[in-house]
Amino acid sequence: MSVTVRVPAKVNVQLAVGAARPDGFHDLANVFLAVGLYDEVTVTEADELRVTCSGPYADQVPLDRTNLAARAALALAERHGRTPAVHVHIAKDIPVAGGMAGGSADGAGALLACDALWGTHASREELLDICAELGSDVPFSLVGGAALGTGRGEKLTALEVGGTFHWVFATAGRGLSTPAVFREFDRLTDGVRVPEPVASQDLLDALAKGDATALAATVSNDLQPAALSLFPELAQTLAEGRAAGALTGLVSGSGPTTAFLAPDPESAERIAQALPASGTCRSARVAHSPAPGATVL
Ligand SMILES: C[C@](O)(CO)[C@H](O)COP(=O)(O)OP(=O)(O)OC[C@H]1O[C@@H](n2ccc(N)nc2=O)[C@H](O)[C@@H]1O
Ligand SMILES: Nc1ncnc2c1ncn2[C@@H]1O[C@H](COP(=O)(O)OP(=O)(O)OP(=O)(O)O)[C@@H](O)[C@H]1O
Repeated sequence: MSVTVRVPAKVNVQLAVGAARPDGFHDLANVFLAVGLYDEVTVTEADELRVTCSGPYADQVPLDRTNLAARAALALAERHGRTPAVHVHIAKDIPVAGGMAGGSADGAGALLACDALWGTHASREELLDICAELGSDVPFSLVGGAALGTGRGEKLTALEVGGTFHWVFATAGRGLSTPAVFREFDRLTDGVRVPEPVASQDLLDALAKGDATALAATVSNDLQPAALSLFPELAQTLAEGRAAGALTGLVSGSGPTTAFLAPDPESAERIAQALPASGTCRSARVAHSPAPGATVL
């Protein structure tokens, strides 16, 4: 028997970052929006835990027990006193190390899939607890839609979204390591008083209204200067996307994927064609939001 779960990528429309905490993490006001780019995670009973991956980014995905999908299966099995004898296959369509929470999506997907395959019937609360242990972005991958993440991003409050937003995501020629980007944030803010992270009410209102122009005027990412410092060429991609008609462009999370908000679906298609033609990114994809969270197919 097999179970397949579909899980979305995310973009952070606001990422307010506080000072480093004693545990090394940063408190955030993290406004997550799930976007319709998906990985599919299929789990099948097997003799032992095994991970395989297919798709355009498969060669960049670790297949050992560091894979977040494997870690999710192990965590659920351990809590329920069973062996994690399962083959996890990831059909990967979310860019790897791109700031779109692809690994987190696979963690949430494998968790939900194993719960269904094994009939463990874990409560939503238990699933969210395991997600938070796996990583700061993983709880949001489970719930999808739009949410404000506080703490290190794992404490979620669902947000209202009043319309569809049209995005273009430009992938870069190499990845960026999330810890390295946070370290660069610390370096750039050394000696500066970093304010407490707070969600922008104007941004939440723009989301609730489904107003793309208002959202474009309020998006922000405190990790963007750090990502640009480590990857200066991204500034050209951002300029090209805006010149091609985007309402705004920003680095997605810790980057290096750049996200462009388009006024309508037709403009999104045009921007997605113009960006790779400009030679400032590897590829560009259109995706719409909000998207549902992890879903058993
Ligand atoms: C940049 C974002 O993607 C925005 O949503 C997330 O904050 C990162 O979430 P993630 O990849 O799930 O991160 P985790 O696996 O929890 O942490 C990886 C590393 O990122 C840094 N990290 C992450 C989250 C956070 N609030 N503060 C941090 O400083 C820490 O160095 C940590 O060791
Ligand atoms: N299932 C997985 N898919 C992709 N990468 C994984 C997976 N599990 C572990 N990894 C490791 O995690 C690293 C980061 O990958 P991921 O695609 O999640 O980055 P990201 O999108 O930048 O994450 P985030 O936006 O949550 O910070 C990869 O370089 C890889 O070594």
